[in-house]
Amino acid sequence: MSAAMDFIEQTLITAEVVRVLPSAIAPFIGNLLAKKLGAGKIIYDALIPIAEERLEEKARKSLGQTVPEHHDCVQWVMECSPRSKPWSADRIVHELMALWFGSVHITSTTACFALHHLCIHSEYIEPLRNEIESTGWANFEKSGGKAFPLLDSFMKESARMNPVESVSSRRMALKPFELSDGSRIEPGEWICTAPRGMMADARYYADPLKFQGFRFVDPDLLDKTISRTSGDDVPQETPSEFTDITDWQLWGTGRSACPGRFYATAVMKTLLALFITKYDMQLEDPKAARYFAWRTFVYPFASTKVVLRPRSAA
Ligand code: HEM
Repeated sequence: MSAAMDFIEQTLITAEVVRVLPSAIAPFIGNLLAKKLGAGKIIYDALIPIAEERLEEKARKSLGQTVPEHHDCVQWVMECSPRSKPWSADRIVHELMALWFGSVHITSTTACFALHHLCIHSEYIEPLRNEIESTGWANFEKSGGKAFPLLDSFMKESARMNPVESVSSRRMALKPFELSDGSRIEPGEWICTAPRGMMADARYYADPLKFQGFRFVDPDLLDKTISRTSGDDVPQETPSEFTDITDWQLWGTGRSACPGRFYATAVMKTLLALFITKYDMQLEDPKAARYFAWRTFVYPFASTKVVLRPRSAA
């Protein structure tokens, strides 16, 4: 497990080094660095026998033999490989590692910012606790992670104020392409969107620099659920959910938009709801800088401490 955690940070460091190197030496240095840092190799060595065993089972199944059934991500990745040219064990493991990296770093950092916002805007804790405790975990599970609309909105507002990535929807034109405003993109040119700027734009969000945790909640539900004491006086005209892709760029665009967003949302809700219901929390030093920007990333400092006190001890 520690290799799995280290792999995330090591991949980020390696990627950032490789990005600033000339392309002639980048692959060489990248491989050297990855070998030296080592976490990737530990994961690879642990997963490769499993992937090889699964391929063997697949071959035996095609001969009519009975093989064990697996319901896990190794099997899922294997079954997603193209039928005409199935992936080797090596490719399956690399896909798994890419998925692990892509799913962990941004989900954990997005959840971390939401935790900071819970400490800074503690007036939201009570209505969120009421929502979670009156809904209950069984109903949350039954809803497939969709329940807790107040928490959903709080997470969305947190990610709007502190998106981990400043740009999104990176695309390279394969043929000449014209945007709706007439701008032309030539083959080989890259474009992207700018969520961080868009999320702070008054054309899209009323009073955009103000944190309003319940900004995205249906106003009718808000009226019924809590009295408006938290200062959420300018909700969006159209309520929306954290997983929506039509009103913001957090998850990217169109067919390539993040397929993991429903899972990420359910994980974040579970994690935050546990913190909210089990602890009283505060930032150890509310005035200290909480995050830093590096190129397009905005990351929380690992050194920012959140003090948690079990609720029963309060
Ligand atoms: C808060 C958490 C997350 C955020 C903000 C996020 C955001 C994104 C963004 C912006 C993209 C690029 C979309 C585009 O180019 O249009 C993407 C792609 C992707 N994400 Fe996520 N993601 C998150 C969590 C996850 C999780 C948990 C998983 C898997 C369990 C996942 C799997 C993927 C995959 C496989 C792609 C590539 C899709 C493709 O190229 O077709 N993501 N994500």
